Amino acid sequence: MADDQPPSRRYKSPSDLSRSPPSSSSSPSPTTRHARITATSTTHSSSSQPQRRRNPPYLPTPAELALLAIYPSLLTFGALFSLLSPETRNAPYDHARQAHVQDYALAPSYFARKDNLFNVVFVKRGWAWVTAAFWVFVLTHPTVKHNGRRLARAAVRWGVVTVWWVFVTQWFFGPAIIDRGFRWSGGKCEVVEEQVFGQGEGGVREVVTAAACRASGGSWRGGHDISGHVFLLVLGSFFLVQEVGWVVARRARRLREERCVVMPDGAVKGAGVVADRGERQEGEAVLTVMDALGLGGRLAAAVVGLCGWMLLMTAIYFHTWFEKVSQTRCLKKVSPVRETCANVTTRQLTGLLVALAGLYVTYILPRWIPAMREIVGLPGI
Ligand SMILES: CCCCC/C=C\C/C=C\C/C=C\C/C=C\CCCC(=O)SCCNC(=O)CCNC(=O)[C@H](O)C(C)(C)COP(=O)(O)O
Ligand SMILES: Nc1ncnc2c1ncn2[C@@H]1O[C@H](COP(=O)(O)O)[C@@H](OP(=O)(O)O)[C@H]1O
Repeated sequence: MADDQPPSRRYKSPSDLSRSPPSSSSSPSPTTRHARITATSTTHSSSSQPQRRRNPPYLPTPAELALLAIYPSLLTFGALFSLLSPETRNAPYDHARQAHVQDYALAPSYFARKDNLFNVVFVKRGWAWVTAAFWVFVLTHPTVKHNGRRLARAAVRWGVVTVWWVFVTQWFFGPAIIDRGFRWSGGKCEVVEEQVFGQGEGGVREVVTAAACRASGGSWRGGHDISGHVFLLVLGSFFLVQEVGWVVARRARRLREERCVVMPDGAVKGAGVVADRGERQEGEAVLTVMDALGLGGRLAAAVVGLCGWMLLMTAIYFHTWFEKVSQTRCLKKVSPVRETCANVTTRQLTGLLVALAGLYVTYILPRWIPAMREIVGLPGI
């Protein structure tokens, strides 16, 4: 992996290279030869070197972008599938439950049911699964477990994404951001509203969370409801991809691109330069990807795979762009369905964007803010 090479083979900045003494022999030293192969700067040390651009530190690398593109692709594919599949299109839809009719005989698929085992055991406990996979990985992987600094920084990153998950889905100095967003955008708990906002009788609290609304037998209607499923599945899976991916890619020497970081003096360098000498792994045998994953990495890969599958199921069967009964009315903009239609088109998108915001803060900001990098570090470094 180019961004964290052992010292003798690591990436060299243009200034490093230009400072290198000329080789005394006609054939270049291994170091020089390697530097020529891996240098990825906009400027360079020698006119014979290929000129490759650095990845901007404030943007994901091309490999990260390719992985991130899988999420909108899954959501789009799911929406199109739900529109084109005759079974799904013709299955009756229950607006109150924001799902297909849950009857075994009528639901278009086992995965269209909210009580499917994967939803109940995996997604509804999603953060516990992501957390477990992460800790098994960092506490068993030789690259991380023996390195206190790496372990501590990985724990801090887990803390940052966990706080974001808590804020968005559980609690944000009161109701979670999803619930607050719903109310800010004009949503309310219908049916119970008469009881809870009542006729000035007092004694009944205003319903401010979706869970409380459900518990009161009401239905959460009107505002914009960010998809908690999309949020959790994207945040959790990309968190694991970051934490496991960079470590494994480095151990298996698989990636040929670098994360770039902004140094305190403003210089932009390959991320390998911020690894302490003692942390670089000289002389390590290169492993296959399976060996480099280890038990923890395989568990994490399974969790990521399940997240992808459940994201697809959410896109196909739940609050899709074309919620069944209202489909034609959506297109014709028949009131009062029009409002619902606007909501269903954006719920998944906002779930995705809110997850990406947390991931950007955890993984990209530290690349260009050195003080933050000191605290949260970079996975695999
Ligand atoms: C050893 C060193 C540690 C250093 C740590 C550093 C900092 C930590 C700082 C803060 C941590 C903050 C809080 C910790 C809280 C929890 C810890 C996490 C443990 C768990 O994961 S237990 C929770 C299990 N529950 C879930 O996973 C629920 C997941 N479900 C949901 O979020 C929702 O149901 C939904 C979003 C999927 C869908 O919502 P609905 O549609 O059902 O409304
Ligand atoms: N892949 C999936 N499998 C089963 N149920 C799903 C699902 N995706 C979303 N749902 C259900 O759709 C509703 C809205 O989800 P969200 O807002 O999190 O995106 C939730 O219903 P309940 O709240 O009745 O459990 C949730 O359980």
